[in-house]
Amino acid sequence: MAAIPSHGFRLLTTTHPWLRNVHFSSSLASFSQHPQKAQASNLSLGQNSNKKRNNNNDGTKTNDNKTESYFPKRGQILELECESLAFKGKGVTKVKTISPHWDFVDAPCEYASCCGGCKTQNLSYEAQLRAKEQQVRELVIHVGKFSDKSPEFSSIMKPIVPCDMQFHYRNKMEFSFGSKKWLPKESLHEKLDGNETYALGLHAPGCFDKVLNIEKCLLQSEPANKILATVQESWREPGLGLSPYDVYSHGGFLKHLVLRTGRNIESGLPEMMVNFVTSSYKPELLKPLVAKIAVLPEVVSIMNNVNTSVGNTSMGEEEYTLLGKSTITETLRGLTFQISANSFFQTNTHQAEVLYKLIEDYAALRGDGSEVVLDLFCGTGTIGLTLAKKVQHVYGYEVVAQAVNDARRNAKLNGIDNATFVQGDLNKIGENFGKDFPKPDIIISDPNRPGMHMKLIKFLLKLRAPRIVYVSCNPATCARDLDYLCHGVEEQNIKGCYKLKRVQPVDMFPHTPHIECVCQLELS
Ligand SMILES: C[S@@+](CC[C@H](N)C(=O)[O-])C[C@H]1O[C@@H](n2cnc3c(N)ncnc32)[C@H](O)[C@@H]1O
Repeated sequence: MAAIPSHGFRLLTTTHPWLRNVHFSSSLASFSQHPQKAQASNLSLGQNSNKKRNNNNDGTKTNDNKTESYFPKRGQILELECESLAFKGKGVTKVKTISPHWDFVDAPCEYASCCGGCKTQNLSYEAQLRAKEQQVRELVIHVGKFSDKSPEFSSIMKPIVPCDMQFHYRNKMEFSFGSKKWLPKESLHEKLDGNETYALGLHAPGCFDKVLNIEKCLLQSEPANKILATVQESWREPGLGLSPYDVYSHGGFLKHLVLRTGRNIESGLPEMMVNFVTSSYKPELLKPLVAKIAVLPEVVSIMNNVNTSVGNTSMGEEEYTLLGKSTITETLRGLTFQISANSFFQTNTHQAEVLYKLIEDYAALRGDGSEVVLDLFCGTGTIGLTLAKKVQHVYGYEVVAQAVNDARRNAKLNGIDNATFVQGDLNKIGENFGKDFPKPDIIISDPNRPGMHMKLIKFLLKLRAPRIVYVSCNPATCARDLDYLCHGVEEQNIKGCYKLKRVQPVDMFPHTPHIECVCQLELS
């Protein structure tokens, strides 16, 4: 639920977490005491909805005081007046917020109510942090199967680390071009012709085929917003002959606009990479746009990824440099990194400093150059390289070839010669995996959202490295993997051999539901 206009009308959903008082406009709706009755009829009980709220069907009583909270419960049956029918025959009823939830704040972004990007901009930042911390705790208990009754539980669960930069923190944004502009309900009657239906922005939630047109995004840097505005000003000009890719006909040229913000190492000022993802290679079509963007002083790289598949990915099968360099630079923990268009790099550089410091603390290196680190899912090698100066050797594994090349180049760039990066799919490891590196003292594992494959879990349980630092962007799969590593895999008769020492949530992505966690495990 993105933005709730504090005094407006909106569709009723029974899972709304932060409506404090809902008032059903008098002729519209009320709550039934009798579930069967409510099921049998969709019609209104009539007036005085507040009074009817006295008898909730879960047996609880509420009074007539208009400031009384009301939270519909999952599975609760409500009797409401159906005002009209929406798509797929869903009934529409309206509720009005009398007083907003105490955690409600006005969302600063004009698109917050309909954009799929920031889902919680109208929840105070403190409340966002509380919710994230609570979510991690619940998952560790229920999915990870760690008892909150155990004496050490409270020392394992650490309070979330807030992000002190809550806007303009993203160094990478991926916008989509679309042939069907998403329109708010009140504008659906508007007749749009020709390229007026074109949009460049973010997908509206649940709409793979509709794009919400966006002129400015508060999560990305100011130079990135300047580039977005420049592209928006011109890409629809009929004379340019540019068309957005259509997800139904698979016609059209422009698929995505990916903007990455780095930093010039000498000046410390932002430097930008602009990446046009297109369905075919026609550089002459992009020329006018390239010329307009090139005059912006921060732009140091304009790339073209060509993706001929029908999928929605921004990674091209071919990549061309249209202007300047093919990488941008960024600094992290005192090292310099070169990042190419398709390489993973932490999207919040500012908070990545905090995250990496925590990872180093949890790795608890002796610092005498004797230890071996295995950096799984290493991306451009950032974590391993920031640890390299304290250890004997770092071995990094990563599936994206370009990221592995970046990692090797980054090692050289920083004068690090005790790091080896190998391209490989960690979901497909065979019997020979582990033969090319000595037994590690510390394993860093930083998988993407699906977490670790069972093959890798089994490998780690057999390898029995003294310490694992598990970095995760998905607390659900993280909790599952912690359970496997500590308690074993019952169905496969495999025993766990780790003890969970610490779970530290870190807010890398304010205003979004995403949560990062750093967990420390030690061989038990
Ligand atoms: C969350 S990122 C972490 C990157 C890096 N540790 C960092 O902090 O910048 C996950 C990385 O895992 C890589 N990856 C995803 N699936 C993989 C697989 N099956 N095998 C190896 N690497 C994979 C992705 O390409 C990505 O670089």
